[in-house]
Amino acid sequence: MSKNSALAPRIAANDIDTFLHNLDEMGSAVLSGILTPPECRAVTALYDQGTGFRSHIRMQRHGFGKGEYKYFAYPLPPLVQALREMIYPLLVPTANAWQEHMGLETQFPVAHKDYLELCAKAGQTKPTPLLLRYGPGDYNCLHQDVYGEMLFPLQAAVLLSDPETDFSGGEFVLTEQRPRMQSRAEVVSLQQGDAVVFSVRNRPARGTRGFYRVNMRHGVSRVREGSRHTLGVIFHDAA
Ligand SMILES: O=C(O)CCC(=O)C(=O)O
Ligand SMILES: [Fe+2]
Repeated sequence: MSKNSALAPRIAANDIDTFLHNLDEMGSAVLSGILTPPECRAVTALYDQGTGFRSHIRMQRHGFGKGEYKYFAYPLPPLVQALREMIYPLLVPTANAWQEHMGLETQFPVAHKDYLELCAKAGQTKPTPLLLRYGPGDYNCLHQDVYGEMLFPLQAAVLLSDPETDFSGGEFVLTEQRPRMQSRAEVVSLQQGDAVVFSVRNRPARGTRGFYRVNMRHGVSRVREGSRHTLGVIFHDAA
């Protein structure tokens, strides 16, 4: 029931080899046109529904930035569930190669439901997909979405708002820190319905003597005008 047959061709319309190559080289890459504008508006509209969420976070109270977000409860809305199960297998080969290159033993199963079972065995049973809302002046501080030992090294965020008409500012930002080097920032430009896939915490980079670990963080620059909504899809569950 969570299989959304409309999603598969939209994912496949992207050049997947280039996408995976960019992900490996840069630690982030874009899948464009994953949701249609009506779907983006429908998912955005869920925010103001009273039900379907397990918690509501006001970022300022926690020092996370300014703005708010809500974690979905299980069962996830069908479209969110479908995105989570369909993007995951695309990323498993990269995730498994990264683990190997970083000398980590865990390998990830090809089906997302099998990975969630492993999370559950480790006590991570709470859903992590979330909806975020930013108004004028809001921003999201650089962070890493780690929710326990079980960590799938890649995650996705779908821009639900239209940068042409709904908001200005509010750029998705990634920083990467390499050993003994200064941090580098990358701004990812997205259209409504695009998904950015990026490294949650660490990724391997090839050096002259094998691989070394790059530490990545992501956030959102200040929204200048309007309102910006995103759908965050994290593949591990939370403790
Ligand atoms: O609003 C965004 O673009 C970033 C959201 C975020 O931090 C996430 O999805 O983990
Ligand atoms: Fe995040």
